[in-house]
Amino acid sequence: MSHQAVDQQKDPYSYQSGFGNHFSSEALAGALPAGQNTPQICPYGLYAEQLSGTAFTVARSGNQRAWMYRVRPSVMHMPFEPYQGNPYVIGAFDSRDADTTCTQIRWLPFEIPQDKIDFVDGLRTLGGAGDPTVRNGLAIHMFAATATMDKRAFCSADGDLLIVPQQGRLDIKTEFGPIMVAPNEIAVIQRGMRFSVSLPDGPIRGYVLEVYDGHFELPDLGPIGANGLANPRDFQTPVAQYENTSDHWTVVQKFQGALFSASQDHSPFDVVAWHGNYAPYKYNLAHFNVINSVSFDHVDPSIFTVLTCKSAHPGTAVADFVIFPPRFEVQMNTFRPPYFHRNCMSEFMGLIHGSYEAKQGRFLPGGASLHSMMTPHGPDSATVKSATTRELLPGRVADGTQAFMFESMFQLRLTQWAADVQIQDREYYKAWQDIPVTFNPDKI
Ligand SMILES: O=C(O)Cc1cc(O)ccc1O
Ligand SMILES: [Fe+2]
Repeated sequence: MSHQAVDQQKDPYSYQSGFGNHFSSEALAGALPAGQNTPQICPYGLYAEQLSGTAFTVARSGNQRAWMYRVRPSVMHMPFEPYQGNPYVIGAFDSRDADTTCTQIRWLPFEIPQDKIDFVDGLRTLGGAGDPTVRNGLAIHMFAATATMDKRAFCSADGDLLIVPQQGRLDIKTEFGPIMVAPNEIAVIQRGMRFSVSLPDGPIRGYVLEVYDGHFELPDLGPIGANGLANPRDFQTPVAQYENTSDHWTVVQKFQGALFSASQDHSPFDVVAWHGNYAPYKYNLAHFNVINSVSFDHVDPSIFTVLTCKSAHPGTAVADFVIFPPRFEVQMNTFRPPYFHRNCMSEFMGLIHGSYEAKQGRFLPGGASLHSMMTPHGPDSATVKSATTRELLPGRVADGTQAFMFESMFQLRLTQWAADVQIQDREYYKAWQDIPVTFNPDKI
């Protein structure tokens, strides 16, 4: 995958297409140095700065970095100080700050605050595993915000962020250019990239998966062949856009799970041109090319993997981002909903809109569920009853719906906030209590 193109478009929301490409973008023609990365003086008097997404020495096929040509190097800021504005962001999930339970958990929709709160202060860590200091594990956060980030930028030094908006668009200014992301789209903003979220539609709510090691990749397709699932050309990376200001900005950086802030007297979004393969992107889930059984039986949900962050164990992901998209279902003589299950992976689920095919009540848009490792789960009683009695005609499933799953090899611990929050549905266990016992030893 190597595509080289210089994009000088001026539309604030134009994008370069492709996954993992070596992109180039300049907001001023000629801002990218020709033939080298660090000339003695860069065009227009810009400063060259490399952002490394992998160790220098990672094999070429996996090496990720970007070169940015900026008005000021990003080091021109006051010292970082602990940031007191949001105590709900957690990074290490040892048993002191975390709550452990293996029961099935469901959260009703996370509340959107009434007061003015921006994306940084509206982040709430729900749970996770591991510790960013050893680059091992992940965190799941919710966000709910009512205010635009006012001259504030955020970035995580702990991992890559996969952002799933559920309500309201996020207008994300990044160092690489702006990304507008709506519900049913996702954005990935990798470790170290600064961004600032504005709210063009009013309040926003959504989910964030942060992986402490590796990067998201498209899953291998195996016997599916060369096409299908999320196709590379549907991923969109922004084009350079800069602001050259000398106003007061604050950069909030997540580091070792804690937040730090530094002030500076210029915009961090002063990158006039950049090139490289370490760049943020967005993807519209409606572009997912759905593949499934056209004969019988329920295919494992890995068939719906959009992106995967691989671990060192082949086939076992740090986290898969999986969706349950609208599609036809045609399988005959089959219990069609998600099957009953105990998994050696953890399953965190959220709902963007509609109603999930395995649950007929109380799993609602903006809510979530967690079925931990080896915790039994599956369709609720109402779904079981209809799936076992209905006539199996070919038909649509999940129209108007988009549920998703973060599936992880890690055992997840919840934060105190997630454990205490009033919206936990303490009656979730009742979802399965009316499943009829239909066993009859005399009738096969
Ligand atoms: O609803 C779930 O918990 C997720 C899920 C979906 C599916 O299609 C098969 C198994 C499974 O656990
Ligand atoms: Fe499952």
